[in-house]
Amino acid sequence: MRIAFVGAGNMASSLIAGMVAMGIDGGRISASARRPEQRELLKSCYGVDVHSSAGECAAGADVVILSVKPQVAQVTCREIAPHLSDDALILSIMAGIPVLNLLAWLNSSRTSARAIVRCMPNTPASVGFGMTALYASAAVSPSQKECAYSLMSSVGRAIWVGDECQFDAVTALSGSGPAYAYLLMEAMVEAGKELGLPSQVAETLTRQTILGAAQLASDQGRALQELRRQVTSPHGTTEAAVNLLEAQGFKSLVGRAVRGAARRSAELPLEL
Ligand SMILES: NC(=O)C1=CN([C@@H]2O[C@H](COP(=O)(O)OP(=O)(O)OC[C@H]3O[C@@H](n4cnc5c(N)ncnc54)[C@H](OP(=O)(O)O)[C@@H]3O)[C@@H](O)[C@H]2O)C=CC1
Ligand SMILES: O=C(O)[C@@H]1CCC=N1
Repeated sequence: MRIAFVGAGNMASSLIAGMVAMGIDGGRISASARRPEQRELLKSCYGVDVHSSAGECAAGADVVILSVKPQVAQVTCREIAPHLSDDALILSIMAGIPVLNLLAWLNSSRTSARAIVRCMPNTPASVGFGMTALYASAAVSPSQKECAYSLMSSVGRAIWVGDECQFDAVTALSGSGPAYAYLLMEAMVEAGKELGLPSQVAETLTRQTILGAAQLASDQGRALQELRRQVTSPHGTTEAAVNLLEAQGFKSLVGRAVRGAARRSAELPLEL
């Protein structure tokens, strides 16, 4: 199976890194990027076949992963359409771009609809801890669904969502989510330093704490509130911090931020 990444920046590189680490041969992957230094990096790190032309990259591939910015989705789809194999499976990781648009741009002169799966991965895929949501369009066969699922499962967890409308929420939660965690970690490191800890110590304490908390939380049998309660001794230190966070509207602030991301995802196709 040949896999082509059309656009190979941050997210595509994370997927390539994860796939190669999980045993997919870099020689079966092609990738297009405009910057020569990015192409050189992908070639030297992962042994992938690199191209400056999106059309050449996609030509003859069994799976084509659309991973350019949403703003250049249309021009890129129109560019690759004449080069695609008849039975190519298209995975789009682009935020906000609905299947209907992709079908129109990719269909070229075809009479039957292309098989398109929308995917929303995230960057921890690079270390095998990605989270990808998938949505299959009507033309996707059961074996193509299996192919999309196993590819994305190779770099972490994957789940199907039954309704494409949920993709804005998915993008806001798990697509953008790693950035929220890093922002929290940055704030914790800064607070640790302000309390007098050496920078290295504050970084190590924060990174390992979030890793440990995430590892515990990965067991869905354990309610998040219960995990929090186990840390929070009555009248203790955690309670002092959590009370302050709640009084200052932490949850509602996070809620507003996530809704803002979902709104932005919904706006993206209106700007094409
Ligand atoms: N970053 C993330 O965490 C996630 C991103 N996504 C989605 O993935 C997609 C890519 O995002 P991200 O990787 O962050 O973006 P990047 O800017 O890092 O990567 C975009 C890639 O597309 C290439 N490209 C840009 N413009 C063109 C063009 N006109 N023609 C051909 N290639 C072009 C770039 O080449 P060059 O850099 O050489 O100019 C680069 O390889 C987006 O649609 C985003 O919504 C989805 C989930 C998570
Ligand atoms: O910020 C973005 O638009 C992309 C989509 C999800 C994560 N990064």
